[in-house]
Amino acid sequence: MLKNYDEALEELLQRTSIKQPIEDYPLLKANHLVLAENIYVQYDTPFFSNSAMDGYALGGDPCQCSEWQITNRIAAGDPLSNATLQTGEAARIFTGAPIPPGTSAVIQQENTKIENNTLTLTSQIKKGQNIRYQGEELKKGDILLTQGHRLTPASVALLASQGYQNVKIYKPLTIWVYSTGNELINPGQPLSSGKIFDANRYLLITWLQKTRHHVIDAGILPDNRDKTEIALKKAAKEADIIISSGGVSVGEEDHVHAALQQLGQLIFWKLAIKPGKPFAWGQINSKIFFMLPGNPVSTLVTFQQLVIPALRHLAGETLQNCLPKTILAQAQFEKRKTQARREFLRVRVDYSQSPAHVSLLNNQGSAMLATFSQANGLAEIPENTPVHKGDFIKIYPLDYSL
Ligand SMILES: Nc1nc2c(c(=O)[nH]1)N[C@H]1C(S)=C(S)[C@@H](COP(=O)(O)OP(=O)(O)OC[C@H]3O[C@@H](n4cnc5c(N)ncnc54)[C@H](O)[C@@H]3O)O[C@H]1N2
Ligand code: MOO
Repeated sequence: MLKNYDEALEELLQRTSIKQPIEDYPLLKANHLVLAENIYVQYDTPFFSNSAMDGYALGGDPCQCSEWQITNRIAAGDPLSNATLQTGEAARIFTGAPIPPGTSAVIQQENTKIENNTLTLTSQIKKGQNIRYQGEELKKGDILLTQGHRLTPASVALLASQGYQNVKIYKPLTIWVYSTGNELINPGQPLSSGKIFDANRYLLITWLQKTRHHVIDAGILPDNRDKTEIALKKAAKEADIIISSGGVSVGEEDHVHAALQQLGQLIFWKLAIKPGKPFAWGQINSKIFFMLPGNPVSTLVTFQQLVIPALRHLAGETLQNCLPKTILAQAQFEKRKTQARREFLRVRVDYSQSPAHVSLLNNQGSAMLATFSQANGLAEIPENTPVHKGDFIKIYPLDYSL
């Protein structure tokens, strides 16, 4: 019985969780890494009540006052003042500067008139206007960011704004990438009869290079059981994760499962998806081994749909964040022929339309890599379901991120 995609993904995520050691990283080097601790608000934010505008802090209720004497000047970076503004007194103030006690509102300078140091208003003002109050955004002791959050430039900036210099993160993964097959040679080598150039390793390595993980090009494994076992033993010692493509189908020259069964545990294989049916994964000691089908499109689809979510989980991200992102887009094509396996088709999504339009690309065969360079999404077509023009279909955007 073939396993369906949703069940397979759920099981994979349930059974792959973070085992990486925790390291202290300087904030400026921590982007894309995953927090290994909850981080708390250290300072009420804003730290102190301050002005949101260049203008004047007004003392006393502005409804009961019509003019103010300018008695003080406060710039950003000045210490907090102890002197209370009295009714009828104003302080010249700048954006970010601490408001003095007694301030009821700040009037922006465009809405004032000043004569002989006396200020009058040229527009209405409400109590509290243009004041950013201490603690109105964040309260000391609240959670700022949670364990399992993958840092982005915005979260790095947030940590910096709270004075954090270092953060505890999970050590990035060391990932070994193999291709398998006697037919494979590397680009640059002379092409001989029966050989083809390895594409899958180039796909996987360059994709993984977008991450902070440590990616090792482990080369090409021949279709040979002993050599496969020797290589996998070594990889399982040195890597956290092993990824291979090819050699997982049912042919006599497909040695990868057999080698894994000898060295560790094969967890599942054969999925009800097209392409990607012979996807399998397993473990050698505690090291996770993903075995992708060799057809380049099958490699790409199973990497995007299964391995990436699992890698995110293994890197420490929360389960919820690991699920692939989807959008609904409107089919601009008909597809009457249905399949018993769930299909992932290469499509072009036109986001300039609302709702987004999706067109089917030609040459969907699982050995046909060229279409992928035009595709910006994978359309999921459920089992035994035709597609009619105008139907809303589920798209997994393909942006080669991780
Ligand atoms: N009797 C059956 N045969 C096949 C089945 C099946 O169920 N019964 N499944 C087919 C499906 S579906 C797929 S997908 C492939 C996957 O097979 P393998 O993972 O064992 O992959 P290989 O046989 O090694 O290679 C398949 C195909 O892809 C080419 N290839 C492999 N690696 C690379 C690479 N690194 N770069 C470029 N191209 C690569 C390889 O030359 C083959 O043409 O099995 C079907 N067969
Ligand atoms: O399912 Mo295979 O992965 O068609 O090419």
